[in-house]
Amino acid sequence: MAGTASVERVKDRATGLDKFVLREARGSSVESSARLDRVCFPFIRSNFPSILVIVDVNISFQATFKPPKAIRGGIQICFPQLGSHGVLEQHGFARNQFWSVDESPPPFPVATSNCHIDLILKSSQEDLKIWPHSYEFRLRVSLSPRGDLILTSRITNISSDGKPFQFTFAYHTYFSVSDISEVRVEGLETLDYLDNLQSRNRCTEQGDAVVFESEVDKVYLSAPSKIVIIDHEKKRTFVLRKEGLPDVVVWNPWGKKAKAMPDFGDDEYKNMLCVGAAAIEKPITLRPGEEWLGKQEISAVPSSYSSGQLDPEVIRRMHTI
Ligand SMILES: O=P(O)(O)OC[C@H]1O[C@@H](O)[C@H](O)[C@@H](O)[C@@H]1O
Repeated sequence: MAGTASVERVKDRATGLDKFVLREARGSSVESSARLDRVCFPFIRSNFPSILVIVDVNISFQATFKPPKAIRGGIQICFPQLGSHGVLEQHGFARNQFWSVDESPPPFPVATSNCHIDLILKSSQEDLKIWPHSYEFRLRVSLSPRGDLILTSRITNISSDGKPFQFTFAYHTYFSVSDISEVRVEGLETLDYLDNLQSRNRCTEQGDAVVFESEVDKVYLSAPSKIVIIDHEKKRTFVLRKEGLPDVVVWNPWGKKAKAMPDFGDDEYKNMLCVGAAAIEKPITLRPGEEWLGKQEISAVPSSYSSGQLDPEVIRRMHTI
């Protein structure tokens, strides 16, 4: 049963800036919003009578919305550098920029939902001083009729100097969870990872899932295209699908680091988990005129989990998403 999709431009109360509310109607509605200030952070509210799940991303109660600090939460677009390994500021400058609406994006190479907003970021004179490469970064935020949130980034090298450039990238996604100690991430087990808490040492994950009992700051390498984040307490599973992004970042600051972060509550680490598709180990190289595409799709499905077995209904939903 298809409904009517709409995209509305409204004022965001927190910043006074424009944001876009994407609505997909199917019986009742699913909403997602995308903002223009420094970081695009979309979230979905769903009130499908039969589904009752929400893809919501966590935004700290103490987040600051004033530049130049990145907003603590949401889905941060980390470009052209992830982390502090490089000459740029932590996680690059894109998450601290104001985006514009892209009125006439070039045709999309892949089919997307008709409920979407296109944003664009171009190199500014300030950026060129610290990263001397001309680029166009197009971001499409789409909402599917079933409530999946799809972010598609297209980055083009528009330099006229004939030189290629390299970048690393991540959708640094702050998922909202009910209790971090009860969360289980599947899809990363047995993979190699770089441990940022141990000078980026390369290690191998052990166990049949990733669980959390202390600070975690890892980059999983060559991860599968689908990862699931199972929130036992809320009986909700996030399904993250990715394309063009081989790696996955996983981060939770835990108590001690949370206390040291001025824009994060002391206990907020209990209700969030960053998991995001990324390209880190092998930076992307773009020659002039070339375009790169990286996509992350998140869905929420109801879940129950017992004796190591996912509910058959969840498995069925995951296969049809
Ligand atoms: O505080 P920021 O810049 O948003 O970064 C949050 C975390 O992001 C992670 O990806 C980094 O590996 C951590 O080291 C960092 O603390």
